Amino acid sequence: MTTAKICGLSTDEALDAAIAGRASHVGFVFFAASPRNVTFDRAGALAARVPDGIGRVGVFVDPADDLVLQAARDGRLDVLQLHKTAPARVVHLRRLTGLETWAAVAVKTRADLDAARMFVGATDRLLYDAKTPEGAALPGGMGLRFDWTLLDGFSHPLPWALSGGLDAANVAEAIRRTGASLVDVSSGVESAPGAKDAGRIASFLRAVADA
Ligand SMILES: O=C(O)c1ccccc1N[C@@H]1O[C@H](COP(=O)(O)O)[C@@H](O)[C@H]1O
Repeated sequence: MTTAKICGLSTDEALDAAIAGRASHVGFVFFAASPRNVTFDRAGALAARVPDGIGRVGVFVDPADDLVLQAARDGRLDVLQLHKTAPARVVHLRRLTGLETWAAVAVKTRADLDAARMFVGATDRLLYDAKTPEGAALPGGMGLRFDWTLLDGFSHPLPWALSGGLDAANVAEAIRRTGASLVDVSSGVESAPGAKDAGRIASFLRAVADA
């Protein structure tokens, strides 16, 4: 069975849709340049609505220790999702917080997958995400997908999840094609950047459950 993370939540309505649709994880973004960025207070209010059994994931881009510590405390995080973060920093943040870590691997070509091996011993899970263009404001959350056939025959060195450009229309094919046991979506369940749509969240989670 494949489980799903709904990322970039900032409203009670969207969070409740993710919970009602049985998401395994919900994600809160702590990155100022993102339209999904949440304050510590907002993260705390959202975290208080999340029932036991659903993982709270904080999304960061090569973050400072202070940011991670306060987000982890106020957002009651279970997992740190780390983009553009070197393996040694991932190890450090895992030790600092005692939390599970997911290291993002930005993929455009098969050679990009080599980076996955650098995280062995450093992280608990890899998150394969589409590489965003050079100079883009965000390293993720842009609705871009990578060529899933790049994962064909790849020997995954760690547990992993798939993200990048997923939506209700393509997620069943993504799961069938890659064998992902965990999928992650942000833009694909929005009506505009940062504006989550409860109906799209419900459709996405139904598509994952039916896959
Ligand atoms: O969503 C963001 O704004 C974001 C900001 C900084 C780093 C990662 C971000 N999102 C992550 O990107 C992937 C894919 O998103 P999408 O479905 O293609 O929009 C996902 O893991 C988000 O957690």
